[in-house]
Amino acid sequence: MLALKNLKKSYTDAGEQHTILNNINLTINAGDSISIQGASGSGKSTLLHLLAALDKPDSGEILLNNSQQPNQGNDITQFTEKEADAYRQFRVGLIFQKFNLIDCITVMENVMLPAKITGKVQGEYIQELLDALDIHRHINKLPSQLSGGEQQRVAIARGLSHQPPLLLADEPTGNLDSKNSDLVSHLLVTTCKKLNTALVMVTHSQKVALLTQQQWYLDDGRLTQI
Ligand SMILES: Nc1ncnc2c1ncn2[C@@H]1O[C@H](COP(=O)(O)OP(=O)(O)OP(=O)(O)O)[C@@H](O)[C@H]1O
Repeated sequence: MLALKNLKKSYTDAGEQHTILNNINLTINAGDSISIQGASGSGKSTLLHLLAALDKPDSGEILLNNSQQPNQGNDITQFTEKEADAYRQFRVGLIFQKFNLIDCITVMENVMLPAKITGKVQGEYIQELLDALDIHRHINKLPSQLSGGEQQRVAIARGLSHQPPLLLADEPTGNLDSKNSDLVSHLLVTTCKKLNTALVMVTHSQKVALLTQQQWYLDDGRLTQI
């Protein structure tokens, strides 16, 4: 589905160049679940931003497999802003550590946002998602009326409401206590598996990482499978 080839990214700070990602190669197939660990500042969020076409690498390619033309890949690093917007809206779900829910609209309205934008409103599927994540009781509340664990489950439902083939999660359990972290990470992995959605999850937790099929570690710009 996505093939990362020789990705490089560096930042210049006080006139000095720092290489954050150095020749990253990774293949993400439909339904894969992948965790990425690494020390603070090792480049995990930078890598997710490249996968979401929110940022561009210095060099390298991220080839997006097109089911109509399986041997041809669109390089998302070359997308125009309009193409990147469409890619994010239709192909990607995003989950952030701090939930990023919109507080002036209800839980249901938050969940439905990506589905409405893409026109993929499938009632039965949404009900299944709300059931799987055990949030149907809260749909008419505002996000601020929920606990942290409940808010993160709403963020997962929002990330999946438009049935994206790829879900990118940046430390989705980073703000949760250990009981909620276990619950939410388990739900995240099992829900993606059920939907055949590929999951790429950045985490600091070895326990959470072990729930995914593939564990990768980012260190000194290099990505290694562990
Ligand atoms: N826009 C930017 N300009 C300059 N440096 C940046 C920029 N974005 C990130 N960096 C630097 O790149 C490095 C990697 O940042 P990144 O946020 O990807 O790390 P991370 O592994 O996700 O860290 P954490 O686990 O603390 O969230 C850091 O040293 C950071 O300061």
